[in-house]
Amino acid sequence: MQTEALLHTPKAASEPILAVENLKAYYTTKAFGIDRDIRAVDDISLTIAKGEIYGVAGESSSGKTSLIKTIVGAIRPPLHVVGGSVCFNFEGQAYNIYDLGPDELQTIRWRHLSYIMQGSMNVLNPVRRIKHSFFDFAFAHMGLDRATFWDKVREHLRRLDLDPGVLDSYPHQLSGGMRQRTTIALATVCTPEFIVADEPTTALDVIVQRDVLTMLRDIQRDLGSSFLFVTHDMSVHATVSDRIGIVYAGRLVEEADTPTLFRGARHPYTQHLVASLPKIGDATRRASLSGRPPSLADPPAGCRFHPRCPLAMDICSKQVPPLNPLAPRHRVACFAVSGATS
Ligand SMILES: Nc1ncnc2c1ncn2[C@@H]1O[C@H](COP(=O)(O)OP(=O)(O)OP(=O)(O)O)[C@@H](O)[C@H]1O
Repeated sequence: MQTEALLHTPKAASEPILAVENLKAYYTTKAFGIDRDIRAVDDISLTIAKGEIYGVAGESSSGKTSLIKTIVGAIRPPLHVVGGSVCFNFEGQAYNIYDLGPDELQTIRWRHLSYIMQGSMNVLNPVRRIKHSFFDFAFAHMGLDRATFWDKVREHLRRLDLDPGVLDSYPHQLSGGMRQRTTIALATVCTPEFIVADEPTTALDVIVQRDVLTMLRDIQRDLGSSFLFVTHDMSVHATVSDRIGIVYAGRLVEEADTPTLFRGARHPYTQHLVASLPKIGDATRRASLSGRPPSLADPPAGCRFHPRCPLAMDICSKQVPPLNPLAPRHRVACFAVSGATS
């Protein structure tokens, strides 16, 4: 996918629908009788505005999935929240995710918040027609009589350019792309205000990927939903995300509107991610970063990127750089950019 042509104009900031503050979540595991913490989410703060598509990018094992599981409250041992808060604002009412009981969380998940998890197309029951999955998952939450429920389901499918005939199919009769689009239709049939999608296009080829991305943008436009969208693929972010947060080793290192991030990234890690994207007509070899991402069980002190950083200074191995605002809607955690005294 060619990124430059697809960059869109950022939306004006408005009241946040999600505020995450100083969130920390670790996996605590035992090895040889000793507890060890894998610091997958380490002091992350961000906000998402109503109607905004916020992308989270970062390489494999940087903590993207752990971050969104923690945000939607899908937390199972050994993952646990160590500190911080996650607050949604739905229809003028604040919901602090960690103050909600299981029933309240379940109600919020269907009425306001939808989570399209990695590999979610497998939620469709392989031995039942698709309509049964819609009925089992959505009927109880929509408060409609059966005839109105099926009218709404068919209307939603048509809105998303899916033939309602898909309801009579079994999952194995659909292509991977159709299964994924059907799953997204299922996840959004209750018209949630906030949708979390984890790598929804990763297993798909480029053409099908484009259909799914178009569908996600259509949902955002038609329903006005906000999105938290996770993928390691920067070209997908260029197509979909209004704003992007870059995660490195469990921490947010840079955040900016999509055009700013692609044209004016300031953190050396983001600059590397952007520079490594292929460009049509440019056959020069991309320089790779030296070293490997750190173990989150024993990350380096200070800035976690410093052992690989071309700009590393003495302070970088001693202090954690704060995520400082450089400009409105642009924050960077780097002493080389913001100055060592920040
Ligand atoms: N159940 C688990 N138990 C222990 N450690 C885990 C568990 N799940 C994930 N981790 C660790 O947490 C860290 C962050 O993983 P996470 O899956 O959140 O990263 P990611 O950026 O989403 O990766 P990917 O893009 O490969 O999905 C990694 O070090 C991973 O090994």
